[in-house]
Amino acid sequence: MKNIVILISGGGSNMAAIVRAAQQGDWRRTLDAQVAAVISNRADAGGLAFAKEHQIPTEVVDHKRFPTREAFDAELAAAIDRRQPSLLVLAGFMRILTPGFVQRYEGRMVNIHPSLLPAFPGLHTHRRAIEEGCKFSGATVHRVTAELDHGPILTQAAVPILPDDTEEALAARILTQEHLLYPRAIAALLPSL
Ligand SMILES: Nc1nc2c(c(=O)[nH]1)N[C@@H](CN(C=O)c1ccc(C(=O)N[C@@H](CCC(=O)O)C(=O)O)cc1)CN2
Ligand SMILES: NCC(=O)N[C@@H]1O[C@H](COP(=O)([O-])[O-])[C@@H](O)[C@H]1O
Repeated sequence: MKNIVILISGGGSNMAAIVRAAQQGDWRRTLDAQVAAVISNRADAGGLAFAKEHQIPTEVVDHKRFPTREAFDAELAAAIDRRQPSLLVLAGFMRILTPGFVQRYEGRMVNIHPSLLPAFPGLHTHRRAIEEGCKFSGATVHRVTAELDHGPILTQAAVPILPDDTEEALAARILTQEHLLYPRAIAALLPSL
């Protein structure tokens, strides 16, 4: 059985889309895979309640409890490795991971980013796309490397930016596409792991 561990920091809507796809698509039977745990760096992450309601083991590794990124990443890796993951999925996970952590999971760690990379790495992507007058933005699923939001791209979904679009309206439209894109990308990746 291939164990998928999902890292979240907030509402976890992408995690929820993956859990729903895994359950509705019977991934245990069809892909020999399961969501083994949801781990958050924040105790107040709304996604933790969803995971518990769907019988997914959860754990919190609070980054504020650690003096350095390295110390946090070491504790996070220990929590992850207890689940023996085949795939590590970042889903709204809002911490920059150290090179040592990235190397540990290289080739089996993916992220979804709310822009059409390489455009707009980092934060506040929707605001930046609107401010720069872009006609499109979207979402990218990519492998995670030490350089932030620069890993090899697995798939993307483009979303038009409308006249007078607001950051909130664009974010909502892109999030809808993320919820379709991410489970499909993970399902396509699993047989190769
Ligand atoms: N080494 C890597 N770490 C992470 C990657 C990556 O590609 N390489 N992807 C990000 C996800 N991400 C955008 O998709 C992202 C997450 C967080 C940040 C950031 O600036 N975080 C701040 C804290 C922000 C907060 O707590 O609200 C920080 O870590 O100091 C930028 C981009 C996940 N990690
Ligand atoms: N840099 C990472 C990042 O910005 N991720 C973004 O956080 C939003 C909330 O995700 P969630 O509802 O799955 O928690 C999503 O748009 C996701 O792409």
